[in-house]
Amino acid sequence: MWRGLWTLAAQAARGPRRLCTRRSSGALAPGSGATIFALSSGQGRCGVAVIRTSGPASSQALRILTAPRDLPPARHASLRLLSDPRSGEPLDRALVLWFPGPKSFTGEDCVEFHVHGGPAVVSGVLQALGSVPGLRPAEAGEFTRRAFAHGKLNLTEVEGLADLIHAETEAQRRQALRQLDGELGHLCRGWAETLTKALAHVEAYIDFGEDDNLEEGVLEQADIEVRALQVALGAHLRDARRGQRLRSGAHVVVTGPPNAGKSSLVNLLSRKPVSIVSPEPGTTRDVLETPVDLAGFPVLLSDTAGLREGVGPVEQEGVRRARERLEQADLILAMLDASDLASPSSCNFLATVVASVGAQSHSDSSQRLLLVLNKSDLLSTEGPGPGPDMPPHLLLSCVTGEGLDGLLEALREELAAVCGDPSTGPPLLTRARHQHHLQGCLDALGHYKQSKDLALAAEALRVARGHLTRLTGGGGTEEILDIIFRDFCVGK
Ligand SMILES: Nc1nc2c(ncn2[C@@H]2O[C@H](COP(=O)(O)OP(=O)(O)OP(=O)(O)O)[C@@H](O)[C@H]2O)c(=O)[nH]1
Ligand SMILES: [K+]
Ligand SMILES: [Mg+2]
Repeated sequence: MWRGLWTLAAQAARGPRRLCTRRSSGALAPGSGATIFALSSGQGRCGVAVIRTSGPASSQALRILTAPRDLPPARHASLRLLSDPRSGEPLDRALVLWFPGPKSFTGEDCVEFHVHGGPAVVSGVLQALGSVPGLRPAEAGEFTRRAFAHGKLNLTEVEGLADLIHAETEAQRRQALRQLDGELGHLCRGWAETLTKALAHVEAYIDFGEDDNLEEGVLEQADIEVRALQVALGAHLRDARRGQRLRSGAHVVVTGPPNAGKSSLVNLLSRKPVSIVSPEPGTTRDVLETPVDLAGFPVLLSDTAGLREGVGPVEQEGVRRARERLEQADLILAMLDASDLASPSSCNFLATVVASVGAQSHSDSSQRLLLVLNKSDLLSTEGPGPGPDMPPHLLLSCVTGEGLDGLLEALREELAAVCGDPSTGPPLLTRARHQHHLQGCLDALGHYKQSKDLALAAEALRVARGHLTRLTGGGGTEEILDIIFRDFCVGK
């Protein structure tokens, strides 16, 4: 009997209502029959530059530029003299690689020219390629778009590749590489298969419900599968903002009373003089934001005005902006002058900002806070230091640098919690688009549970599965593809 049901499952997977991973024909850019070429390595003087082509005229281009030589063996680097086909003038002695499709990055016939990286060589080879009939310069992202169109990459892998190219920190690179390796796509395909199976069970019941041949408990089986999927989706969605923070940077805000040394710390962490430091309290007024790589994580670090009441209107506006920015922080660096802990401004700061963030810090979605007591170099001479009822803290001196290593280690731990550690755990959702489709899937599963009518329940499962397939690119609309491929540079 189960064999019968599996045939049905297979039918449901193949059937006309399937929302499958078929590539939309719109995935190819207009005029995709053309052969494209571009410089694929970075612009400017370099040791070696890579120029590549993709499309049916690639072999012709290679023959023309290396005339009278034949095509080199596939996927082997060969040394060839490149000449301009119009004048016969030698351009460079280069390594050439011939990748006949479909075993190439784009799935089409491709050629790579590894030439010496001088600007004159590069422009000479590009001009020579432009003179070959059927060749035209590539648009931004066109190579990757062709790879997608030929099923070499799915949409989440394309996004991973874009992120890998733009990755500036180690953690970003790790996350992008995992996505390029297809982990998120793999997960979604597994979930989509689960839904296909559940759908087959429900449809079998609709078609053969009265039939004694049908195994008992078919609907219960579908319910169990849906429930498990709801749990998995919920867990991923709870994690959702972390992957996005890792992609675009976590917000770290330095706050504290005037003169605690906030600007000194911002300059120390960013290794450049972002903010003015002076002994005068109330120096910083505007929010000063700087992107930094903290312990491998991308961070937008904000310096803010010292928090105090009853000063002039300009500083009060600064304090208002500081509080506003504080609300957006993923991680708060709360700073006090260790030699001035008994002052009203220190006590007030501890009682308000530190206590209130500390109180909510047990829930998952809340802000995180690190309390830093600065100017530890003054402790022996000027103050008694932190008493026993001081909340957990780190000692630091921005002047001597003492305690900086400990602070960086604490920051690494906090940022791993804020952004998610890309080397472990399930693949993170890196874009709002991912979150949108997973939420859509979860909502549809909610409708499945609620519907009394089996036909509506089956439809809800189809909607849920549709969200998962759109996440990896099946039936992707042209606009979404345009947005994603726009992120690429020419030559990728
Ligand atoms: N001894 C000592 N002085 C420090 C340390 N860190 C900062 N200072 C001094 O403290 C004073 C205030 O430093 P800032 O970095 O301007 O402090 P701030 O918190 O940004 O001040 P406002 O912007 O005015 O709120 C300056 O004179 C710094 O040189 C430290 O670790 N030890
Ligand atoms: K100051
Ligand atoms: Mg300052």
